Amino acid sequence: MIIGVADTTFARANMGAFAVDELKKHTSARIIRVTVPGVKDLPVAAKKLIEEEKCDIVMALGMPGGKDQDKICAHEASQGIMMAQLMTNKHIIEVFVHEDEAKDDAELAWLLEQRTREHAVNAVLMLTRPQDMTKLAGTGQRQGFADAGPARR
Ligand SMILES: Cc1nc2c(=O)[nH]c(=O)nc-2n(C[C@H](O)[C@H](O)[C@H](O)CO)c1C
Repeated sequence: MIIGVADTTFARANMGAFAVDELKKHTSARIIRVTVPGVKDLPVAAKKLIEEEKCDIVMALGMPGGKDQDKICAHEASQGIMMAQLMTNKHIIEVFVHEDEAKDDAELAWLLEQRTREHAVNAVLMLTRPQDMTKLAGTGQRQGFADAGPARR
């Protein structure tokens, strides 16, 4: 089993390092990491990890900035990532932390790490224990900020 990790230099924290560190806690799978400039470079990076490096699943890690043009970039990158998933028939877990989700730098740093680590666990579960993901169905999981929890009547 091989897990791909693609991250960016645009992000304001080392998301790839968090992902690799967390993945290693949960799996002995081989990990291949690549870094690209920004989110729009992630789709082809992920596709190459799948097609050329034979990764079974990929984490695509990025931080869209807070400006309008950043949000457009993020939307385009997202569409590319979805297309790459459909072209390869493999999951690419998109881990985007929008810079303006956080109220300040400290919260941004925390969120970039926390969401990455929680999605790393998701990637391992999806690949190795999909039945454990099913146990979490409908539980209002969130990555980073607190879980929403199930809706109550
Ligand atoms: C405007 C812009 N915004 C972002 C962003 O918010 N987050 C990010 O990771 N990258 C951004 N980029 C860079 C592009 O994703 C890409 O790296 C360049 O267009 C080179 O292909 C650009 C150009």
